[in-house]
Amino acid sequence: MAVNDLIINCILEGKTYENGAETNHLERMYRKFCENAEKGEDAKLDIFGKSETERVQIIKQFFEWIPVPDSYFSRFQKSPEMASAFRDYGNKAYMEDDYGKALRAFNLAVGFAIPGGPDLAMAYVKRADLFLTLNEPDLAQRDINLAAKLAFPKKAAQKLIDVQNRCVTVANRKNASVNVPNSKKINEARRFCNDKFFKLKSPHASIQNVEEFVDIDYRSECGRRVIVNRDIPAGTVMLVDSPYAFMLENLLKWDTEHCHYCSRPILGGIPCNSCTFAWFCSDSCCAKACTGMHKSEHKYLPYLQCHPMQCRIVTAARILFTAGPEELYRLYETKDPIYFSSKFGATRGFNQDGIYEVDSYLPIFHLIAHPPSKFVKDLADTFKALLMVNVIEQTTDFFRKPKYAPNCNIDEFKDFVASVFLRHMRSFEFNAITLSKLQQPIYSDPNNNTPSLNLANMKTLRYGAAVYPVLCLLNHSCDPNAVPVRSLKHARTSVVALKNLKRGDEICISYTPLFTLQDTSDRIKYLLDRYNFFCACDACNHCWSNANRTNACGESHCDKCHRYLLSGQCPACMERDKCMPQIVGNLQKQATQIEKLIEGQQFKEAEKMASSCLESCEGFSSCFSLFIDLQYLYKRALVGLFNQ
Ligand SMILES: C[S@@+](CC[C@H](N)C(=O)[O-])C[C@H]1O[C@@H](n2cnc3c(N)ncnc32)[C@H](O)[C@@H]1O
Repeated sequence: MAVNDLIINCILEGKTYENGAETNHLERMYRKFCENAEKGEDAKLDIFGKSETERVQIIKQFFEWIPVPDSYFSRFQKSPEMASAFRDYGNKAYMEDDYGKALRAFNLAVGFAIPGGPDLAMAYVKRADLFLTLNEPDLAQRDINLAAKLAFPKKAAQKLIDVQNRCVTVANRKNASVNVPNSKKINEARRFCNDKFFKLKSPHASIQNVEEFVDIDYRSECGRRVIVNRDIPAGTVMLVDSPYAFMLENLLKWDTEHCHYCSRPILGGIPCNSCTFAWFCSDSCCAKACTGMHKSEHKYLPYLQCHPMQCRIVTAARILFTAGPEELYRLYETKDPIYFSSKFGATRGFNQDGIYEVDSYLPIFHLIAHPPSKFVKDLADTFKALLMVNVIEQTTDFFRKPKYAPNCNIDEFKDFVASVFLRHMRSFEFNAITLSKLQQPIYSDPNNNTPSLNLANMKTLRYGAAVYPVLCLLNHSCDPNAVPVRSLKHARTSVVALKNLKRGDEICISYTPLFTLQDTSDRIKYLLDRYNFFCACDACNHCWSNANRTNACGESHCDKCHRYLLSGQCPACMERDKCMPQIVGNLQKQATQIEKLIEGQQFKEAEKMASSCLESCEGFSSCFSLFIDLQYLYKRALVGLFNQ
């Protein structure tokens, strides 16, 4: 296969370039590493249980850096040939009515075209044409404007005029069919979301991004935890957090569907001017990324594409670039006690003025990172940390004789950065929060002008992961009392109470599907393997599982003694459960109404009704099936509300 075909195949199909194509640079380095380790007579690769710095020192003796071949960097750079090849692919897919594939190919044609050149203008016009077929005149108009601003070939000017005329027709048709009262309702719902879910009402004096009724404390069994310092009703927003760093899962496979800066889903994005990997929803996101965290990624991403690098490695690199070499150097040189001394306890992440500052690096440095449990993984991670530091050195100016440290010993500083890198790779495993969205419609039928967006029933799709300064402090419970909900409009996540909380209660979310869906032993095993803790929440202590869920007849567990009740009355706590059948009947009726509201896309009304039902469930046994159903309805209402 010709090299260009191979590259196009790898980009379109998401395969790695190395599939049998040529010697893998990473493999060469691994081989060399093993040879060196064998040669060393006293080669003791005893890194298990050592600190990150010690591990880097031990491995370094056997690690030999082989400079990155130039060809790695040129493969995925902008090129008119690639842009035109993608345009041809797009045309072919368009003719075959495969609009999803056509859009991807035209996006890539835009991404690979040389900035300012005619290939870029032509790719934009092709994409505009496709958007018109998909009944998206606003996106088409944006592409037409971009093409007109660029060097669109004069001899093809008529084409641009034709597309523009079609755009006006489609836009008029679409405007005529817009349902005005409906859009008014949606705007109202958006304002409601803004005010209720994405603004703090009374911000905490020393912990940013949380309400004043939230505190951080520490317990030896579970580390730091977040608690409420007063009674809180179900439905209350307790914190609103933004990611410090995030990574798109398919970043190295040319994810053109999400903004690389704010992570929002996009249809007609604009590409980075310097590399082919990053895409943005707007000029402002592009500018912010290219002068900030993405500034140095242009160079090293092509290198990483050639190797099967995981999301957590690229995220660790992004955290380092977000913190910046100056901050890391200050840390390395002064061994700042705020970072290194408060290793345990509730003060981790707080600065010397006692403030938990969410934009600073400190909370992220202090995210929990359990010691490795498998030797081979530990070895591979340390190797990759050393490798990444060398890639960064060779491709960016991160380690270039820094202004802030004229006498810097670069080799030692590099080792320190490798150890911090290792720390973030591990902490990502225990702290990363999934980024997901409702599944987009697949463009297969252009005549179906309004794709049936039934928000109530759409599935979610995971597309990335992020680390958050405050959200990452929430511990797990299999019977959670709170749920994180994300708004793609704000790129922020709120945590909302699912139950009435009492003063001193810990805010817990679920790291795994609700306990009702899995058996206790499976949940415990998963949490131990995946997050390194033995779950001791109520649901695990009392072995709650799907098998002993109550049924619709109102059978339940007693709140006090957790005894299984067939009659709805506990022999030991008779008084307490007396009116259970009436309460159950009433709530059941309301649950049916909420379901109908959600199906009718009346999410605001559904949210109100569901939160008041959750509030009136005070004192219910947590494994009462109706309560779980109401929680589920409440979450569906929130998802619908935020996606309108
Ligand atoms: C996202 S962090 C939560 C914050 C963490 N407690 C800290 O101090 O930074 C996840 C880690 O917290 C601990 N953890 C979370 N939920 C727990 C639970 N129910 N029981 C014990 N440890 C828990 C585990 O060590 C887990 O790997």
